[in-house]
Amino acid sequence: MAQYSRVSGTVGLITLLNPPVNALSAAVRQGIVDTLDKALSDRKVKSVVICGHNGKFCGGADIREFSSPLTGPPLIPLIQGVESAAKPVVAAIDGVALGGGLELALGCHYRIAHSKARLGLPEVHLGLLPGAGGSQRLPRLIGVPAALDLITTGRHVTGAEALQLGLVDKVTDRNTVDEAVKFALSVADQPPNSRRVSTFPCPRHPDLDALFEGAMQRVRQRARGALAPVACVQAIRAAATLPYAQGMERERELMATLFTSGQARAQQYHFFAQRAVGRWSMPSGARWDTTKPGAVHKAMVIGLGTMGRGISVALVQAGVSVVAMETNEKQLMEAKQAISSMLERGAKRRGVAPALDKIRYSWNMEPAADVDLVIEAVFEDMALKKKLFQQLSALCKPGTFLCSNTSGLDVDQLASETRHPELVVGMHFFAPAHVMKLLEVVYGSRSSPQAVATAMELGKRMGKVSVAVGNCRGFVGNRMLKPYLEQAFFLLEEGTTPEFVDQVLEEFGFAMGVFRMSDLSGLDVGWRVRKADGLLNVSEGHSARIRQGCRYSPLGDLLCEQGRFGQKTGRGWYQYDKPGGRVAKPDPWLHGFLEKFRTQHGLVAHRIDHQEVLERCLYALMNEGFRILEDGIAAGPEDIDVIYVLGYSWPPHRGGPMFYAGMVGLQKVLERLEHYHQEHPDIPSLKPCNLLRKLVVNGSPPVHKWREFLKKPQSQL
Ligand SMILES: CCCCCCCC(=O)CC(=O)SCCNC(=O)CCNC(=O)[C@H](O)C(C)(C)COP(=O)(O)OP(=O)(O)OC[C@H]1O[C@@H](n2cnc3c(N)ncnc32)[C@H](O)[C@@H]1OP(=O)(O)O
Ligand SMILES: NC(=O)C1=CN([C@@H]2O[C@H](COP(=O)(O)OP(=O)(O)OC[C@H]3O[C@@H](n4cnc5c(N)ncnc54)[C@H](O)[C@@H]3O)[C@@H](O)[C@H]2O)C=CC1
Repeated sequence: MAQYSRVSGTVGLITLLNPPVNALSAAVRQGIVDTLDKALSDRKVKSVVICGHNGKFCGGADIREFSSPLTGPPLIPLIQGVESAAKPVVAAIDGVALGGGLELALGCHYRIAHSKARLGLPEVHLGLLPGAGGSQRLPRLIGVPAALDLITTGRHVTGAEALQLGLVDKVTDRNTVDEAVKFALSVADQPPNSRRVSTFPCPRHPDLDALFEGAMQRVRQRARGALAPVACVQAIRAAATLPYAQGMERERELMATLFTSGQARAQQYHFFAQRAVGRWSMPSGARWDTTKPGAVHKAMVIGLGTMGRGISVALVQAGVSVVAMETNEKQLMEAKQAISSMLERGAKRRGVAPALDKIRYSWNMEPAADVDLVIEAVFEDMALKKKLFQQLSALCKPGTFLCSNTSGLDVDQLASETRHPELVVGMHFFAPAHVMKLLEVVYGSRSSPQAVATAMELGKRMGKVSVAVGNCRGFVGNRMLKPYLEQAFFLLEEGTTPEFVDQVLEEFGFAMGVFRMSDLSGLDVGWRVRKADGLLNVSEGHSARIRQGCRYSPLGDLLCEQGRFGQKTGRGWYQYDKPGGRVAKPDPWLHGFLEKFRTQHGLVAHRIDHQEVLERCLYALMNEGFRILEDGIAAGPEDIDVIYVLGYSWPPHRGGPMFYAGMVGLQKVLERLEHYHQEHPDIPSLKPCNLLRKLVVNGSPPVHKWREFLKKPQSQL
């Protein structure tokens, strides 16, 4: 709804009221229509201010209403009504003005923003475009290049940046509504005719064709296969080339296509899934809303390699004092330099001073005695990590939380080395740790709810989406990755090439196919893990393609034996112009090697098509996801989907692997898995899991109902 009052004698004040973000629900839209009517018909009122309750202007359309038929006044004529009002209307922008909220502000004749307010048109992240005139008004107000940037990236700008862009008329550090009321008094006598953005000509640009061609190329590269960014560019092009009314018609057509697309549904599901994972629970019944996190003022990071550096930066940027520790002298010096420059770059981007005084460096473990939380990021070596946890347990003050950044080792084994296993949890970051938004918080069988709450909260402070998961080999993300990678290797053995597999996966929407990704992260990483798992030993008299009783592909190991570790050595599944080179080129050597391998093992290459690559890689991954749900390692499909979109570049417009399984149809996924498992009975990961069967038997319920079919989450250990 919206509240109305008259302030300062002649200003009609409309306050949007729909906590927590004053989203434009049917009731709010009706409230705006009614209160505007009141203000315009009140002869004492000379000008109008629109603001939001509780310091938040408006978070946009109410996304929850998108799945039901429209009720209440539609937004486009509502904004048109504001713009055509005969009295000046001022938007007082506090907190957020996003999506439909900013479109409403664009319909006002003046915009006053707090310098720290966040403004943006993030519809592209929901699979939509700014469909209430935003794609037509914004370019007219701030020019085509800036509008392309804001609308296709969906990024938020601060009030201060909005002023520079010409998006707002004035910025204040004081009470925004008071300032807006003063402003409204000052413009009360000025007719708003010349302030209607829809009547502005779109600023000219010397080479529109090149501008739009470049924009189209960028959005296609950034989000392969996503419809919304392309439609955003097309809508802005309409603003730049057509009269307003025709541009609005084009915006409407494009929006109608997007609105009913599966992609929009997937991205809106992803939006709510990101929020749902914050409401975590543990097998014991402990929950997010009944557990108080411990305070973390000071933390220690141990091991300053790739991960430790990023984690230190993320902590400092979250306002935590950090002691960064490393035993290797050269590494410590390099880390110090790298961390300082990351902090400086980050501070420059955010327009603040770098908090270099928040971090100090150490050779030894002694500072551990005085911190609230430790995160270790030393080599992935169980013996080394165990020793470290023993030392920490002896050194730290009572109550210090001990966290491991292990990518898959048993958190309970680490906890059992300490005197207080309840204080131990996994905090699994993703590289680069100061950039990637995902954090898996791994609870072991003895982790206390407070330890989990502390890690979850700390993740949030660092700007991450934290997902609580149970303890098993590889947790959620890496556990699902294993069958996916395995299928890709098997497909090579059976007749295809790395280029073809990658092409199929990239067309699906992954930023990188599985082989380019392996080359980037280094083939030796998986090799070391397989070695530690005893997978490199071939049993006497057995085929090299069977290990531990299952089908195994030794292809990755054979490449590593040749020193082909990927990009860093200039050779891997592809060839690069030099070690560290970035451009992957098909390698004739590798094709010859694959042929030799097949001959040696009596394999006859057959034609593998697009469908087989996609189904075998993705369905094997999804099948493992169902197993994870069945085992209670993830609480629900949303947890898995958030992990895959934010940590493994699963295309957001496909929702995540579990959502995608629902889109494809569970019956179909089951049938195809059965088919491939019949063809390859020696690959256990292709055997459809019981939960998938159970869901199909129960009529393939939609993804939000799957939890009803899950056992209460249980620790496996
Ligand atoms: C042919 C049809 C034509 C139709 C034309 C209409 C076109 C449009 O008008 C298009 C649109 O506006 S689409 C919506 C655009 N707005 C957004 O994307 C903003 C989404 N919200 C945010 O970014 C953050 O919540 C925000 C930055 C605002 C706040 O972040 P916080 O971290 O402070 O809080 P959250 O935990 O994210 O949110 C708090 C609770 O509010 C819920 N919520 C947020 N924005 C919402 C929104 N726009 N609609 C509905 N619910 C929303 C959010 O889910 C959370 O609720 P709980 O999960 O229950 O706690
Ligand atoms: N690299 C990645 O993408 C990811 C790695 N991880 C995990 O993070 C951990 C670290 O991985 P990276 O940073 O990639 O390794 P890294 O090899 O880049 O760095 C490890 C660092 O630990 C230091 N170190 C070893 N023993 C130490 C000790 N006793 N005390 C202090 N420092 C010690 C080493 O000198 C080295 O600088 C591993 O457990 C890994 O599995 C987790 C997520 C992603």
